[in-house]
Amino acid sequence: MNQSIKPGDNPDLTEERLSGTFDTNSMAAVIYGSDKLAQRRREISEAVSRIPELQDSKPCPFMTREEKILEGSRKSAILNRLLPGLIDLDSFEETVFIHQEVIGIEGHPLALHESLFIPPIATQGTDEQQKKWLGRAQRREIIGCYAQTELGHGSNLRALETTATFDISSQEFILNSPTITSLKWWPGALGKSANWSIVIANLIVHDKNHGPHPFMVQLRDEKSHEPLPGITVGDIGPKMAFNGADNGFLGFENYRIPRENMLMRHSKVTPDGGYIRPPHAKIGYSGMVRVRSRMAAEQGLFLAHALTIAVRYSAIRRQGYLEDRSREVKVLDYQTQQHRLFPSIARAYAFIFCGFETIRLYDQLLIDVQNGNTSGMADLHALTSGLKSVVTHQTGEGIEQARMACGGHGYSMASYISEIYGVAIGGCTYEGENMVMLLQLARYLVKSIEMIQNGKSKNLGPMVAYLAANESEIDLNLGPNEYLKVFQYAARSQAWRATEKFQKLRNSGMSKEQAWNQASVELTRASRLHTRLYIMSTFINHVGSVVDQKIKKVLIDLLNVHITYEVMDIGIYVQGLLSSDQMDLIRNQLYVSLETIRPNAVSLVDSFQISDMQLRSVLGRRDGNVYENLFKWAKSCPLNDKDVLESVTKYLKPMMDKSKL
Ligand SMILES: CCCCC/C=C\C/C=C\C/C=C\CCC(=O)SCCNC(=O)CCNC(=O)[C@H](O)C(C)(C)COP(=O)(O)OP(=O)(O)OC[C@H]1O[C@@H](n2cnc3c(N)ncnc32)[C@H](O)[C@@H]1OP(=O)(O)O
Ligand SMILES: Cc1cc2nc3c(=O)[nH]c(=O)nc-3n(C[C@H](O)[C@H](O)[C@H](O)COP(=O)(O)OP(=O)(O)OC[C@H]3O[C@@H](n4cnc5c(N)ncnc54)[C@H](O)[C@@H]3O)c2cc1C
Repeated sequence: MNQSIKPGDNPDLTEERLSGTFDTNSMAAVIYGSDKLAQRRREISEAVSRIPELQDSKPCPFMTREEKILEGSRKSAILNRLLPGLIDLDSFEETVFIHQEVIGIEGHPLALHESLFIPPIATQGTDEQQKKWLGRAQRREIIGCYAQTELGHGSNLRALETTATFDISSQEFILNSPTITSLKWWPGALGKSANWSIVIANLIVHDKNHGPHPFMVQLRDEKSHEPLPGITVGDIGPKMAFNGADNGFLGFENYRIPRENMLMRHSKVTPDGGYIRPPHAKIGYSGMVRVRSRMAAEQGLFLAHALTIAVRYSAIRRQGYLEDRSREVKVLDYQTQQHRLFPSIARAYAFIFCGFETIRLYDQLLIDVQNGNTSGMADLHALTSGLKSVVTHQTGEGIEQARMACGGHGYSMASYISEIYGVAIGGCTYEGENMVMLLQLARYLVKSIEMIQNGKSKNLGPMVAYLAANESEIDLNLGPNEYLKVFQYAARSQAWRATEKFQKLRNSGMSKEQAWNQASVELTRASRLHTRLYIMSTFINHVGSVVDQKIKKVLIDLLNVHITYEVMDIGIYVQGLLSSDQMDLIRNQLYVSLETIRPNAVSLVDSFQISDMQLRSVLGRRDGNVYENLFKWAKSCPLNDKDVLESVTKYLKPMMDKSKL
């Protein structure tokens, strides 16, 4: 049964919920990985809803930027006091969840503290460094951020300009921002809130540059919160979204920190100026891999937010007629609306399933690396680079479709979809610009193909083994595994096409860099197809492992939407494999699968169990009572506090009076 049904709900939504064929709590358990985790989310939402001081003081769209930051800080401080009674403090998931529930998605002063400040200390700090800072950070005696990107440099880490020069005589590093382009630019919470930061700077010892390394740097006085001498710091101004966060700039002028402030678990500088290399050259990048490994699930949930709004609204919005001329139909009954929304529901599920898988892979890698085994780093770097790029891009597309699916009201901030969109698409840029990350994966694919060309196919990892296969015919009787083969064909032929283009250019005498650039559009296409194949195969495996038969049935229906939509979407890459009859068959299977999933559409989005507080959308309310609440929302807009505004008395009225003469 659908657990969202309550008395007083919009009857159209109740009708949808009654038509669902499965238990939404059981589905939530599959989405979040276990009954216990799903249950914890419900318990935390429930507990938060009973605490008046944690409620929004007014709707976010009516707040100025300063009010958003104030509200985020107010709630962060209250939460810090209440957290021990509300969540398991050791659980990163519960910590992130409660902040999102209480403060929302627009950012807050501690948004980066948990995800980018604490993890590098915990994984790259020595035992003594952890003892010194981890407890303080966890208790939030200090607030931190992660300062890597500079005004002139983001994607290309090797070009960072900030320097940390070791001074043997004082046993200190001297930090400097030598140029305007070397100012740190973008770090979340840096602008006004953080008093400490992980700073990525070029390590210079005895005039030798050892490249970017992480340093623990105090920025502001712990009593007055004033910037310390030698530090220039401030907010970079309003952004497209995420304005509850104070992204900042930061400059150093001969700013000294003790030698012990370089995070030295892996690379070390000894008191006499010796440099000890890390076990893997890119180990300092592992904080980025950690965040990327979490982005698929995070983004899947952003998409889930937008779909919860659009699908619920589509079930109460009536417009136009089908057969019965006496009553307008729910817009959800239109095939175009279903085609706009249902493949995105499938993607949201697929992204979340993949996301929990990559989080698990990262956690395993972390254990391996702590035990000295870095062999899995390249694989996970390639996988998460592709995944963050494809998932953020498709999430943005899906959210925008959800907005349009809500017609005019989707454009109002009352839907909240534009904010969700603005926050989500930030992910196309942060943690590695998407094209740059696709090209990282492409390096891995090209290397894999070169292994095959050199007769070393047996050394290929399981994720790229398909590159060596030779599929040229597909059975017309298409099931999920045949669709997978179709996708493998597309990904394989594009990877070979791109690699051969690169190799041909090389053989023509072009430099490696120029040849790479000339082949790069084809290379990014190969990376996208490889990643979409991974998403599909993870989805298939995940559905295969579900035990509850009612849940499995609806997930198979959803999987059918996914595989048929995805294959239609890449039609151009499978022209050599599938006949036009086969393409027609797939197209028709897609339309059938849209109809099949239709009765479960509302229950599928209800299963994400995103509370009204977290959703912050008038259109997406659980109870479906949209119109009366839209009217209330509009009336509460500050512009309506007065009937006659100063804009009228001061300018428009005199203009009209003058025109009358
Ligand atoms: C649930 C609610 C949450 C709400 C969240 C909402 C909003 C979030 C809000 C805010 C955003 C949060 C965080 C954002 C934080 C940031 O953005 S931090 C800054 C991130 N910056 C980047 O990601 C920069 C991207 N650039 C790079 O990573 C590197 O420059 C590069 C592109 C990878 C190239 O590096 P470089 O040192 O030049 O590499 P080089 O060319 O020398 O060698 C490449 C080889 O190295 C391998 N490699 C690269 N990285 C790794 C790695 N991490 N692990 C393993 N290996 C790696 C690569 O594969 C190459 O190997 P080859 O064998 O040579 O091919
Ligand atoms: C919301 C948000 C939060 C952020 N938070 C943080 C933070 O907390 N800490 C932090 O340090 N940073 C943060 N950043 C910065 C972010 O990590 C960088 O903006 C990102 O890594 C991209 O770098 P860039 O801005 O230099 O883009 P650029 O590299 O300048 O990209 C511009 C264009 O150039 C292209 N391009 C660049 N290099 C190549 C190449 N080699 N091949 C082909 N094309 C290329 C890109 O594809 C893109 O189209 C944040 C950014 C945002 C938007």
